Amino acid sequence: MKAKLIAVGERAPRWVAEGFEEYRKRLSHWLPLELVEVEPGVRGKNRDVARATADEGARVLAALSKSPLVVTLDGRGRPWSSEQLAQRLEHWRGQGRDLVLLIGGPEGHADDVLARADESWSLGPLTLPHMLVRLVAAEQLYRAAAMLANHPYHRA
Ligand SMILES: C[S@@+](CC[C@H](N)C(=O)[O-])C[C@H]1O[C@@H](n2cnc3c(N)ncnc32)[C@H](O)[C@@H]1O
Repeated sequence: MKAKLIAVGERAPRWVAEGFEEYRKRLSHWLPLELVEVEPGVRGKNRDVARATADEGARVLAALSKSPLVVTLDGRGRPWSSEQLAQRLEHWRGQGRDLVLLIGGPEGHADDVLARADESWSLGPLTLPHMLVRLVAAEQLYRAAAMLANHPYHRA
């Protein structure tokens, strides 16, 4: 199984890019993870925020490979523990489909994206900045993959 993280938001600061790259590399022999950044919708004076979110959603859906398993990152999703995430990862691997994780824009995910999602993953009830979300998600995927490989990275 391959995984893709599609994130609304471009030009990650260096500390995010380096941190993400660190976990992407560590994950690579267990779960190849590709990052795809999607241009945010235009906001500002005389701009409709709903329209901007819908534009983001259209770009996200256009970036999906064929028939992947789609998981949104969303504060209203399921707050899996790291052990539960490892179980989900094992389950997703058994589906024989590629995995796509989605990070939304400033107002969250577009309705069309929510309608396409198979599952929704919450990192907890706090609203996190989207750049931090990609970093934490990559670390937690690495932790989950390490658990499944009986690697000693995770100590409960
Ligand atoms: C700044 S947040 C958007 C907040 C927006 N008001 C909402 O209700 O979703 C940008 C993106 O970061 C992700 N995100 C933020 N906090 C999260 C959390 N606690 N768990 C999972 N994803 C989160 C989501 O993908 C969200 O669409």
